[in-house]
Amino acid sequence: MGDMIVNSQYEILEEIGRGRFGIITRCFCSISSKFFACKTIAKSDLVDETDKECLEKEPKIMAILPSHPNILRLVDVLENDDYLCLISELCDSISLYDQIVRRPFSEPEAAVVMKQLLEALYHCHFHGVVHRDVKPDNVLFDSRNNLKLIDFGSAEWCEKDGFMYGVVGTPFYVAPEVLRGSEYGRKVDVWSAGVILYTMLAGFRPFYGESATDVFEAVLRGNLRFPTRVFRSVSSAAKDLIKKMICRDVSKRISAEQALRHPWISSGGGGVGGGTASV
Ligand SMILES: Nc1ncnc2c1ncn2[C@@H]1O[C@H](COP(=O)(O)OP(=O)(O)OP(=O)(O)O)[C@@H](O)[C@H]1O
Repeated sequence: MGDMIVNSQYEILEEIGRGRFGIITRCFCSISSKFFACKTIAKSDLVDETDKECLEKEPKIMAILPSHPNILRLVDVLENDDYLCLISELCDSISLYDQIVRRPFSEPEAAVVMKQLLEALYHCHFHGVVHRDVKPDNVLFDSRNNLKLIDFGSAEWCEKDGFMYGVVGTPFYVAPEVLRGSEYGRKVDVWSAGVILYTMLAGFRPFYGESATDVFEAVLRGNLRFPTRVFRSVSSAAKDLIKKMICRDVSKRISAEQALRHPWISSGGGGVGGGTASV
């Protein structure tokens, strides 16, 4: 496994996760005396061309994208004929996915998360990177509770106002323009972040269905509802931001930068109840 290639600088410790491409372990760096995460990928497992491409792209994008406190930092890449090891910052707090499963968030709690996620997305978009798979499973936290966006395996370069093609993403969080097979741009990440915001506050997702096809149909209909039972106690400012992020019309959907300036975010998810906020 990883210890076959991780040099004496890194001591491989226990397993902390499993991905499509490999096992994630905690590791200890003797030079810095710090703990990191190590993703070990057996090259023999990569038979599929798309998988290979996906895997090669992630470290490339991470290397070119300037570092940001809310984006998982790749610290080292080690490789031999058989294995590839990606050493990154360690996120040993409970993931956003597990937090949502536990209980819905209060508005101030959700705002703390959403602000950091939007900061990460604004940084990516500013530097011409679209993540394309923003979902709670890809949002982790370090021991100081700083949010870290992970998994740039589906990310793509996109010029300002440029467009891209290709169906990628995860059914519940994917933007309708991706499913329609039309050209799309950086605002696909804002849609996905909006779905995360809705899910954090409600405890369930805005678009769902029995099968992937049912979910896709629900996303394409894009009929956003705020059931009174749950949303009665949610401020109109929060709902306003959700509506502006989960907006089917891409030209009317706000950007990550505009979302960061939304009153619900700037007030920390409180104190702006009532009225319709504008950006
Ligand atoms: N830096 C990290 N610190 C702590 N845990 C991590 C870290 N990176 C990944 N993990 C854990 O390992 C799991 C899989 O990681 P990751 O999503 O990067 O793998 P992947 O091979 O891209 O798989 P997939 O495409 O299925 O998401 C994560 O859901 C998380 O629980």
